[in-house]
Formats: sequence, C-alpha cells, structure tokens
Amino acid sequence: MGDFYQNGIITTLHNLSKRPLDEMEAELCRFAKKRPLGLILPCLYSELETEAMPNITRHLAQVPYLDEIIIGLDRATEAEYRKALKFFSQLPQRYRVLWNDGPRLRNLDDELIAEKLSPREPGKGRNVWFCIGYMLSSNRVESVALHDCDIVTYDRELLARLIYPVANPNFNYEFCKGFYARVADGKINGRVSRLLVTPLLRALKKVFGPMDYLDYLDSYRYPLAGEFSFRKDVTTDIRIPSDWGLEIGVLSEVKRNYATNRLCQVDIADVYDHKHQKLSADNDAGGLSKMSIDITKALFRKLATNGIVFNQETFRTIKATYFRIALDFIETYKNDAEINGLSLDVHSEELAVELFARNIVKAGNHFLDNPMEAPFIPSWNRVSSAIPNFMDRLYEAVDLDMAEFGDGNSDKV
Ligand SMILES: O=C(O)[C@H](O)COP(=O)(O)O
Repeated sequence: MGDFYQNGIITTLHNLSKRPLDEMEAELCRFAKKRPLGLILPCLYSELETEAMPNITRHLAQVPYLDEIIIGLDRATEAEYRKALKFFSQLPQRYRVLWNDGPRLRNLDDELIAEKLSPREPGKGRNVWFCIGYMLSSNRVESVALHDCDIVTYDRELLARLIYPVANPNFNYEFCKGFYARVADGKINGRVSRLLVTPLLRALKKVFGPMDYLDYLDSYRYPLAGEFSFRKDVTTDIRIPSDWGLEIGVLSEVKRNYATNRLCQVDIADVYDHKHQKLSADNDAGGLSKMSIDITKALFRKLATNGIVFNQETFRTIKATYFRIALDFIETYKNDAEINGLSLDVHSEELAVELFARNIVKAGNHFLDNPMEAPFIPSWNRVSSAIPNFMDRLYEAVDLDMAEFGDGNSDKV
C-alpha cells in the first residue's frame, strides 16, 4: 500500500484500501447505465500468440460492465485475421476487430492518403487512431479505457481502477492516466521512463526555468504508461503523434484542451510487467533508442510551440544537464532497489543513460534540420470535415470484414 501524497498539479488517486473487486465492479455496472463504458485494445497479431493476450482475454471475458470492446489488429494476414476473430469469440461482450491491413481498411486509408490526412507511420498511434474513429462512429460508449496487449501480469482489477475515474458520474475528469511500479523478477524496469523522461524534464526545468508545461508532465508518476482512460469527447479534436511520442503527445493535447482539474492519474496495479525491448536495435531504428529519440523530439516540438528557441548550443547544454541529473538518479534507484532487496545493474543503467544523452543531441539536430516536421495524425473532426461520410464507411467496413471472415458470433450485446 502506498502513501496518499498529492504531488504536482493533477489529482492522484491512490490505492489505499485494497477494495474488493466485486464491490468496485458492481459500482461500475451502475455507472455504466448512465455512462456506457468501452475498451480499446491496440494489438499486434503476434501478441495473440504470446502468454499475455490469452490471459488478458480470459480476464476480459469476466468483466460485467463493458458495452463495447474495440480491438485494433495490426500486422495480420487474412488467415491471421480469421484466427483472431475466432480467438476473440470467447468475449461475451459486443466486440469489433479492426483488420487494419485488410483491403477494406486499406482502401479507406488510400482516400486519406489522397487528402493528405493519412497517419504516416505504421504503429500503435495509427492503430489507436482508427479504433477511436470506429468508437466515435459506433457511438455506443461514453467513457473508454485503453491499455497495452503485452501486459503479462494482467488482472481485470487493472481495468476497473483505470476506467473508474471517467466512469463515476460524480467525478468531473475528462482524462486519466494509469501508474504503477514496474518491478518484476526482482528488478526495477521502466528504463525510458526512469532514465530518460524524468531526468530530462528536470534538466529542461533547470535550463529554461520554471514552466507550467514541464511541471505538468513531471506530475505524472508514469508518463509513458500505455494505460489511460477518457471521456469520448476528448478524442474528437486531439492530434496524436504516430510514433513513440504517442503517450507524451496525448498528455500534451489534453493539457492544451482542458483545465488541470479535469485530468488525473490513478494507481492501477501493485505489479506490472510487459514485453521488454532491446536497448538499441537496427542502428537506432528500433528498441528503446528509437523510443527515446521520438519522445525527445516530441518534447522539443512542444516546447518550441511554447516559445522556446533552440540552437546547437542549447541542445549541448540540455545534454550535459540531463547527464548529470540522470547519473544522480541511478544512485537513487540503486538505493531504492537495495532497501527493497531488489537488484539494479548500475553498468547497464549507465549505458542506457549514455545512449539517451547522445540521442538528445540527435533528436535536437533532427529538430533543427526539420523544424516543420510533425508526425501528427489529423483530428477526427478534420477528417469528417474533409470527407463527410468517412466515419460511416469505416463503421460499415469493419462490420463487413467481420461478417465475411468471422463466424457471425460477434454481435452479442
Ligand atoms: O516505460 C518504459 O520506460 C519503456 O517502455 C521501457 O520499459 P522496460 O524497461 O520495462 O522494458
């Protein structure tokens, strides 16, 4: 059990009482009568073949308060889409599986390409965006949760706690982010969050002085968590990045659109573990290295829109300041690990910090060379204004795909 401290400028909802799940779910069932509840799952086909997703789906099958589950399926062939439909048919709720690589959704994407509105990069951002489009056109739910599909420690209590703040009609929150301690197998994980994001935010505050936006981001206890929930209207006019800047981008957008008393974070799990990526892969084109570059670029772009002027010198100063702060953090994490009987490999932590420091300069140079580049996906408001019946056709295309390739089992309500 944690403390009840309120840090920063958004509300933190703690786990103070180990409340029984059935009691919480009964309450959510009552809330769902006023605010129908949904779930979005951005999923890779390959994740269905891991241990995580079968466990997640078994848990979801027991959730009594969801009106709609929208699964965005990436990187699936026709045979794999068919298998996926069979896999999800164990869900008793109404569910839809978006075959993002299938001909119907690809044809729709061609129309977006022609209007220069298509999400540019493949990946989670694009997947989430199509799921949101489907959710808006289906118009069945009022509040929605979204979580990753690689959580190996999944328990349906995570979902109940994640959706509660936007489900309770007495609460005024528009957006809620999950947080947890990423500790597993005797180790402290969450390398990008701990070793890049937090020290970089502190370094930026030191270099540029106090800034509301930086204090805001620094208030999130796990800014990179893939778990968040929101009221439906949040999604019509946010522009989300299509790359790894997705999580930071969503936090920036909700800050731009809402007062901070409409935003919160909630403790969703005692333990959390997921698939770990390599530190670096394919010459920075993959792994945590690519993630760190995308996130840093997203931060620099946002600061530029807040009036900050960058040049080569500023990036060198940020790198040096970051490096010193990050090394101090390693000592903090090491001691935190030790008092808890956990292990922390100082050498690999320092290797990660050295890589991230280099990537700060890379991200900075990229920003200077391409000041107008922004991998943002257009808002759904904009798509509807450019192609008025697009959303209806997206809705129809998903139904047609499911009817053609499934066993007609999906319409349980
Ligand atoms: O949240 C993070 O920091 C990244 O997703 C990396 O996480 P990991 O260190 O737990 O793999």
